[in-house]
Amino acid sequence: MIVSSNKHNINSASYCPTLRLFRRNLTSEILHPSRMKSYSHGRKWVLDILLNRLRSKTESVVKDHFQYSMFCLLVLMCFGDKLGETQIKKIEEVQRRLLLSSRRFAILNFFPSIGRILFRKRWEELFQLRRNQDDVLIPLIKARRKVKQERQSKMKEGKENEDEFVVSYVDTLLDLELPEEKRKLEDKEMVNLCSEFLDAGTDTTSTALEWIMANLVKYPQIQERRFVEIKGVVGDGEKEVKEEDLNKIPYLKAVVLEGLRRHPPAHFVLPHAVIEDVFLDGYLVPKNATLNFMVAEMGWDSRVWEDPMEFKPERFLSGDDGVFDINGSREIKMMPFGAGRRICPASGLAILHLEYFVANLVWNFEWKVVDGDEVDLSEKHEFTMVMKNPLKAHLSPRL
Ligand code: HEM
Repeated sequence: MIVSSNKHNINSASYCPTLRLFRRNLTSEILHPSRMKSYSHGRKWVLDILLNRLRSKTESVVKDHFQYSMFCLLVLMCFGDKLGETQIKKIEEVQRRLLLSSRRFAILNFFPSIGRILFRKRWEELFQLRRNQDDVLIPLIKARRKVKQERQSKMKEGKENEDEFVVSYVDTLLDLELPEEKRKLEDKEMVNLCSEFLDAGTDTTSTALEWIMANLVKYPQIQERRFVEIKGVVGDGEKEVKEEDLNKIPYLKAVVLEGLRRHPPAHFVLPHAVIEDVFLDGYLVPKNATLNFMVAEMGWDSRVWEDPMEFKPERFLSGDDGVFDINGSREIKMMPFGAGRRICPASGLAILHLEYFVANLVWNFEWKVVDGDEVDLSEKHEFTMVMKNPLKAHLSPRL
């Protein structure tokens, strides 16, 4: 079946005709494995922020801490600097207000001309939110442009060491040239792309992290097995499970995959369109029909998965060659990141983040259910499928 571009959406950059160029830029310049390594220092910085927040209370609702940490990490990758809390909160506020209103603004996609009159107030509200966003993000883009110019002149003088510089997402956007129009991106266009980057990566990853930790609280024996496995790899007294250690902990990867199967943050992918008539099982799927996939149900299919509603990470330890095909290149048994050419471009980054944070959270704390409470795995639909009753845990430092 030929499934193509995502449907147009007023809040996304996907209506841009040069989307493909943007996607290639993202995957080859920022999400390429060699580049991802250069953000290790950022991950450690964010881990310290998260651990400090968790240390300050023994019993904690962790959702906000997870969300904030994932946001800090993406802000760093996007704008290249370790910004202070006040500035990060400002960015978070403008982003969240737009994100939370996105459903109310969806109607503006329809009847654009008459809608300008019918929904005048709503349009004004949207423009105001976009102006607020520009006011916060454009200065950061401008600052990055200045850093780039200064670096270029230093390099000309032979004073700058190329190896020490960590490229941010904005740096790559400053270099892009639109092939058709033969021009660089305007600041507002870069705001769109940065916004997509921040929104697409924050709640998805923090929601997955919360679901995984919830299962580790609910099933202490799984948590203990993880801890013992990490102990066999990380030296005594070592505070951090380092990125290079993650591959030596197979049960860790299995827990993350099981979390994504049982609780995919997105129960559907972005709406796609069929670009030509297709017959499927005798049914006609007409050209331009909107198409989606029931991501969660695929991972819960009892014809494919034994005891699908149980949390059993071991099922991922017995793969043919030990590597589960999460991107569905050989077969599709689950697709938390989508599949095919519009698959989430950051699946590798997301899995790295999940493994790194889950490992370090278990290494640093014993996570227990709060007395008189129980872990409730009911779901609620927000931007992602979140825990209806957010995870609250009792944390005892292990080190
Ligand atoms: C556990 C974490 C994540 C999950 C479950 C997830 C899942 C998804 C899904 C289901 C899609 C739609 C695919 C489709 O329409 O076929 C998507 C798209 C996307 N994701 Fe992710 N994602 C995650 C993390 C991230 C991160 C960390 C980033 C960025 C740094 C990111 C950036 C994107 C972008 C830019 C798109 C749109 C791609 C396009 O339109 O071509 N995602 N993601």
